[in-house]
Amino acid sequence: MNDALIRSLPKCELHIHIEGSLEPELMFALARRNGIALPYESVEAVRRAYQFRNLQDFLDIYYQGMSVLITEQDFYDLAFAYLERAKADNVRHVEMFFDPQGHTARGVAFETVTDGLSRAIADAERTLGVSACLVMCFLRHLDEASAEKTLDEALAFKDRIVGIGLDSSEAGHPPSKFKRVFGRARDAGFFVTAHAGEEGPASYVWEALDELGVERIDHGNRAMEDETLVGRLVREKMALTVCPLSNLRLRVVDDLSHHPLRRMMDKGLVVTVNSDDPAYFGGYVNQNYREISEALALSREEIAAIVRNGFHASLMPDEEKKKALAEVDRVLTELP
Ligand code: HPA
Ligand SMILES: [Zn+2]
Repeated sequence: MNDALIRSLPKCELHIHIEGSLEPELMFALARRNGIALPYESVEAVRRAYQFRNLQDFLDIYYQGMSVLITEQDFYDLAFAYLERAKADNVRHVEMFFDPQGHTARGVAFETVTDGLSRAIADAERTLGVSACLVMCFLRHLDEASAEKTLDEALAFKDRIVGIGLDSSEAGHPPSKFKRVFGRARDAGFFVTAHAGEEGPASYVWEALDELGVERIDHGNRAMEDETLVGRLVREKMALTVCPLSNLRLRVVDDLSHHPLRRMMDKGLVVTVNSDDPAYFGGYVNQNYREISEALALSREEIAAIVRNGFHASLMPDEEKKKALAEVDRVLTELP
């Protein structure tokens, strides 16, 4: 019902793992280009395998999928294809996660990854008019020493990487495990964020705030189990990057009609809508907006409020934010 509005509004994407935008068609093309054998016989067989009971089920397939990414051009092709899709969804600004340890562990140089991604970002900025920046994530199932080593490598690319995040298997890997390396990242001037409260408990959200000093929370669904925490997040205007289709496919929610987004908004939380791993979860940004809006019967004003939250929570320059927010208002008044 609100399809035209969702399509017409300029948007931000603040929670996208670029490796999670690897569509099966590109996976096959890169496997062929690099002489890599895939354990699937066709694109359809790959898609059929995308049935997940939980986050770990997904991660096992996600790490296997990224094994086709070898050369600088592979990373370029991956990121540029995503940015073209973002453009088609009227996304103006992207904060793009990437997982260097998923590549360096396979013998791909850190520089190969960042060169390919940043070249695609520069080209997309020029040819598509989409701005994007890189947020490097530490894999939390690995130890802090590995994260420290990855941060050391990133320091040489400080001009291309704006932020640091934390992702992968949440349960059993609390944010506090990475307290020291996040302290160093903050001291070096990186923006910091962390996945918390996707599968892990509300206490992980507290830890992300108090021990990592994060400026955003990725997911944050389970913060809703702790009233005091919700109060703090509201008071601090801490943005949550919510990913509805990811939550559905990873069974964080059993049905989108039970998704906490509306309740989060009613509590005054600053929520944004994002795609997480769109090639695996069945939808890019607009699809996430469409499905959650329909499931929760979100009003035009609620949809616009989420879109505005995205711009406010982003690292865009203030002038650009102002222009985008003015455009949101214009679309709202012009669309019947
Ligand atoms: O949804 C996710 N959660 C945690 N780690 C991830 N890495 C890619 N996607 C995800
Ligand atoms: Zn994520």
